[in-house]
Amino acid sequence: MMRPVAKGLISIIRAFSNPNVAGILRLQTQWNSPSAFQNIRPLSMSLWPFSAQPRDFSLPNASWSPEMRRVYDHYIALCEVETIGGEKKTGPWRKLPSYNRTLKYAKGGTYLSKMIQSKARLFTRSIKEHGAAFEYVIFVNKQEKRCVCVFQAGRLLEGPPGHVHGGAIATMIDTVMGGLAACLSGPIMTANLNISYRSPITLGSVVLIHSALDHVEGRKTFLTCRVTSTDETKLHTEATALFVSINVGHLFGT
Ligand SMILES: CCCCCCCCCCCCCC(=O)SCCNC(=O)CCNC(=O)[C@H](O)C(C)(C)COP(=O)(O)OP(=O)(O)OC[C@H]1O[C@@H](n2cnc3c(N)ncnc32)[C@H](O)[C@@H]1OP(=O)(O)O
Repeated sequence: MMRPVAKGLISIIRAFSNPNVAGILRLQTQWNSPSAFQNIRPLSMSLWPFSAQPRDFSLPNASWSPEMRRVYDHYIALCEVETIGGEKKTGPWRKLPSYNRTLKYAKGGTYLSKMIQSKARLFTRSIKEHGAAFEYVIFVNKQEKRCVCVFQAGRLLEGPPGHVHGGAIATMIDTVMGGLAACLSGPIMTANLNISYRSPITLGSVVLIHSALDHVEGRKTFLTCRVTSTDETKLHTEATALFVSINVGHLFGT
C-alpha cells in the first residue's frame, strides 16, 4: 500500500509531465497581484512537509547603507496612511515581496519550487552574501501605474573599475519593469528592451529605478524607465520596454 505523501508526489510529477497541466494553469492564473496567485493550488499541499512561507529578500539587512535605509523608510511610510480619526489604512504604495524564484508568487509555489528545477534561483537573488550583489526593494503604486526600486549595487557587480556593469544595470531595469508589467498585466515576458546609459553608477551607491506604464495595446504592455540618483538630480540610465502577455503554458512549451 503506497503512503499518502508518496502518492501525492507521484500525482504532482505526473501532472507536470502532462501537457494539459499548462492549460490548467492558464485557466487558473490571473497575475494581477500576488494574491491573484491564490487560485493556483498544487495537489496534496496539506501532505507536503515544507514551510509555505517563502523568505522575502527585500527586507532591510546589515549591508544596507544609511541612504538605502532612509529611502526605504520613506517609501514604507507611504504604504500606510493615517486617517483623520487616527486609524491606519493602506496607502497608495505597496512594497513588493521579493523571492528567490518567481514561482513563489503563486500560492503553493514554495512547494512547486522544490519540485521544478529545485536548484534554480532568480538571477538577482542568487548570491547569498548580503550586500555583495543586488540589494533592492520595489515599491508599486498601482493607482498611478508606476513603481520605484531602491537599488544598492554591491562589489560583485563591477564593470568599469569602481562602477556598475551595464549588464547588471540592464538586469535590474528588466526586473523592475517586468515586476511592474506583471502587477499591471499579469503573466508577461520581456519582448523588447532599449537602454541608453547616460552616466556611470558608482559601485556601492544607491540609486532609484523609476518605471511607469506608457500604454497597453492588446497583449502588449509598453513601459518607460529612468535610473537616477536618490535626490533625482542625476540621470544615470533611461529605458523603454515592451512586455507581451503570455499564457503560463508558454513557459511549459505548450
Ligand atoms: C505580482 C507579481 C510580481 C512579480 C515580480 C517578478 C519579478 C521578476 C521579474 C523578472 C522579469 C524578467 C522578465 C524576463 O527577463 S523574460 C526573459 C526574456 N524574454 C524572453 O525570453 C522572451 C522570448 N520571446 C518570447 O517568448 C516570445 O517572442 C514572446 C512571448 C515575447 C512573444 O511571443 P508570442 O508568440 O506570445 O506573441 P507574438 O509573437 O504573436 O507577438 C505578440 C505581439 O507582440 C509583438 N512583438 C513580439 N516580440 C516583439 C519584439 N521583440 N519587438 C516588438 N514587438 C514584438 C508582435 O509583433 C505582436 O504584435 P501585434 O502583431 O499583435 O501587434
